[in-house]
Amino acid sequence: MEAITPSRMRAVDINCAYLGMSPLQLMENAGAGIAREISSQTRSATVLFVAGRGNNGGDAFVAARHLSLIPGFRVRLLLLGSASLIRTAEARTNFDLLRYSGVDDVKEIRDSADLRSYPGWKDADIIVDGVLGSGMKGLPREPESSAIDLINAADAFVISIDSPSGFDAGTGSVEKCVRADLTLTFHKMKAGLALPSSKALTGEVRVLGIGVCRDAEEFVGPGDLRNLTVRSNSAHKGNSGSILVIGGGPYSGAPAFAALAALRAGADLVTLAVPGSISGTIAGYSPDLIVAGGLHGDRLCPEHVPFIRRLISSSDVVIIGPGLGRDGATLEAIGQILPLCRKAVIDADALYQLPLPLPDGGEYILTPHGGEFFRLRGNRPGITPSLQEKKELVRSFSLDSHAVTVLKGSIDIISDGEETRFNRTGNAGMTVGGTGDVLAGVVGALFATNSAFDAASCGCFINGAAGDLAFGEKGYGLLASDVIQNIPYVMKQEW
Ligand SMILES: NC(=O)C1=CN([C@@H]2O[C@H](COP(=O)(O)OP(=O)(O)OC[C@H]3O[C@@H](n4cnc5c(N)ncnc54)[C@H](O)[C@@H]3O)[C@@H](O)[C@H]2O)[C@@H](O)CC1
Ligand SMILES: [K+]
Repeated sequence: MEAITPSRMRAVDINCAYLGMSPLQLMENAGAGIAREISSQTRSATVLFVAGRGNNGGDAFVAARHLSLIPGFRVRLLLLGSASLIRTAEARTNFDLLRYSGVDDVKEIRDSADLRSYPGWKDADIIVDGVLGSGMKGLPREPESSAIDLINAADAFVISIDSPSGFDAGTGSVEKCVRADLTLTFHKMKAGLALPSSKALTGEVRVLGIGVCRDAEEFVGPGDLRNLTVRSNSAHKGNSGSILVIGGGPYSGAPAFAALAALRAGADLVTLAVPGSISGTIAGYSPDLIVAGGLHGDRLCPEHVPFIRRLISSSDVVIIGPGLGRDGATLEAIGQILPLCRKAVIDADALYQLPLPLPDGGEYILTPHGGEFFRLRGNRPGITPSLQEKKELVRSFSLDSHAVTVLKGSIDIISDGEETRFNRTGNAGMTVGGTGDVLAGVVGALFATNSAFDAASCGCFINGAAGDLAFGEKGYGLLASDVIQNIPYVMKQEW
């Protein structure tokens, strides 16, 4: 059974909101699912809901309302703290609805003494634990800690919402935790809940669907950007990544686009290793660009490799390819450079005749468009493959190549050989030259502080969303430089 981590679940949650599902809908589905499970378990019972001030408690409010409508159930609810401290709007809305529902008594607990003296612990047949879910941070504090003890001390059948309170569903580690007889978790099994060692705490675990749209998980969204490692405010020069762009020759714009995009995506330092014939041109584009001298001639060739090796040793990520051209000497130099890289984004001309599989020592992200991809794979499919067929082609190619692959298109397909994700941001205005170089720059910048798969998948989302902002401003007149200008707005946006 496929399990999901809490951080991925939070990303899916945010992606649902981005696609138009409200947290209220998810909470309503969660709570209704709990009530359905309880009423399928027994025909009548006195049920005590113990609710925290977060959305785990919110689920309890919804479940209590639904269960109170089913004959045979006496429903009570304890809120740990005052209603004014309920954290989210969706939980607050559902708490307020309780006063119009048939829930027998709703009590706001002031403190742990108040909690202990509550008479409802004695006659509850079922206790529903909505104290803490995936939002728990650190060890349970009061009054949650006492609530966990009282739930465990009660003589009732204990049902935990999403995960037993006190349980870290990511790692399965516990200090103080509810011992549930049944755990009802949402959408997918949680990694920690599935561990055999967790059984004593979770009891039977059932997964309840809550109507999460498929694309919230299959497509990159703002929730995934939340999981990116971002610059810490104590960062100093170089923490957020020093990038080396190896490009240029016949073309000078491409490496500059990649370099400027990497800066706009948060890289600290970006150095360009370009042939001397265009280094002046590129340096003239922007004072933000550092152009390393020394590549004499008009194209990259093997004699430049010793100098480039020194530049690579002081870089976190190499972006190689933009504007290099396909001269034989250049392709030979590329073959000598790749094994020197710890992390490299390989784009454009560097994808031409790429030696596969790639060397084991490094981590690589390939960013081909359709033509480059099918040449890399060595054959063009007869008919245009469907999205699902392309997904499998990209996944298997990534596995064989020991690389993360981004197959760019109106829907980007990203895979590391195991996971695959789609991205639909971007628009037809982005067929203008240079947007591929911009993507390589964004992905390279993210790669300095994130995994290859996260850098590639989030890089596609950011690049496309920046292109969508540029399209909003300039329509089909948008240029790659407009996309670059919009990258920071996408990255700082609170979705
Ligand atoms: N797609 C989803 O992820 C959905 C999640 N839902 C529910 O939302 C829950 C997560 O909700 P939240 O993120 O609000 O967090 P929780 O409700 O899990 O816990 C956060 C609350 O507990 C308090 N708290 C945190 N750590 C504590 C500690 N160590 N000691 C004492 N109190 C502590 C916080 O102040 C906050 O009031 C999930 O477990 C699930 O039950 C549902 O609404 C359905 C949709
Ligand atoms: K819980």
